[in-house]
Amino acid sequence: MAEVGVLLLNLGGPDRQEDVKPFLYNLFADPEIIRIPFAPLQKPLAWLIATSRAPKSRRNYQAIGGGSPLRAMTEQQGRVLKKALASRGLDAQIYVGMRYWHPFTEEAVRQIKADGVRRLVLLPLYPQYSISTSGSSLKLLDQLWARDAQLKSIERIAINSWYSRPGYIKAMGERVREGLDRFDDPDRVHILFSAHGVPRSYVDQDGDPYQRQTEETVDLVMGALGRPNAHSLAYQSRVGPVEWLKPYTEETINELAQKGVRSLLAVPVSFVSEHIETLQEIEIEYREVAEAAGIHDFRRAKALNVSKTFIDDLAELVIENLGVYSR
Ligand SMILES: C=CC1=C(C)c2cc3[nH]c(cc4nc(cc5[nH]c(cc1n2)c(C)c5CCC(=O)O)C(CCC(=O)O)=C4C)c(C)c3C=C
Ligand SMILES: [Fe+2]
Ligand SMILES: [Fe+2]
Repeated sequence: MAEVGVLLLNLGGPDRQEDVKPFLYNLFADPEIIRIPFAPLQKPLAWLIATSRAPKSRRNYQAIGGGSPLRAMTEQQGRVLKKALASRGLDAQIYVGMRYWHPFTEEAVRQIKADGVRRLVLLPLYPQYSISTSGSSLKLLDQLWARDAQLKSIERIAINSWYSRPGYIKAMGERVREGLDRFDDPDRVHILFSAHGVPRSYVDQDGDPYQRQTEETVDLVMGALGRPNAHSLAYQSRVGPVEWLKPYTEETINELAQKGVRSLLAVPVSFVSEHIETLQEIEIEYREVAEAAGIHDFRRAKALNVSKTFIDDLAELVIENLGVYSR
């Protein structure tokens, strides 16, 4: 068994319709996702919010085949990453640890112990760091390590964010270029980067670097793209009554239509895999918004998935981090 492990961290998603409500409960029970000031109320409120959101969420998953493709895609990324590492001379075992659904992070960690891994790279599959995503997964791992003597002997190498890596930016640029070149007149297309939102208070009160890193990502991708297109950044997937990062994607689509934009390429930013936010929210909901506003040529750039440029860069990222920490 390999001495080096790489733990891919992601959010997880329901595999089937029956999983939607328990998945939502796990998500809302996490104080990094929803802050309930009085801790004993976190779980009962999580149950209430999950119960009220489940019907809408189930319909959305139904529209993309019944469940989330996130697990299958993350596992495929893991297999391709293993090969990319092997071709660079590193024999590493890849694990997938989801935060709110199977395979849970705790299950992955049990396997990591059983396999006798000595050095473990923690690699969040979120390019930009947010308290609500990478932060939550890394915090859970801290808690698991704190209470387990056997785990303490495994060297942990945590990667917080990797949005500014030239390989990732190049891979994003390739996806944008592929998307643009499907239009009749690529240079006249407006590029709308759509990032997952977070509540505004995460940034203003808690110092979440997510917004800054997302803005930087867009600047870097536009710089690497070398095309003359106009572009904007907006935030999608708002949940609940509080204010989230603005502008909201839906409002931006309407404003762009009013300004005369007729061809739009939506580019998902915070996700490296297809999942409900790309397949349902962008492809179905935002397409309808665009159509209704008069943008009839609405397309979407593919998520990175197993882009060779992207996976090769992840392999380099893992190797560089192992090198830095090797003694
Ligand atoms: C309510 C708070 C939420 C915050 C904050 C949040 C941040 C956040 N999420 C992602 C990526 C993903 N989110 C996914 C699903 C999902 N997220 C929320 C809520 C918050 N996310 C909900 C309620 C759900 C369930 C789906 C739904 O009902 O809309 C997923 C999984 C998608 C899948 O295919 O199953 C991902 C991935 C990021 C990147 C982020 C902040 C930066
Ligand atoms: Fe989310
Ligand atoms: Fe959503």
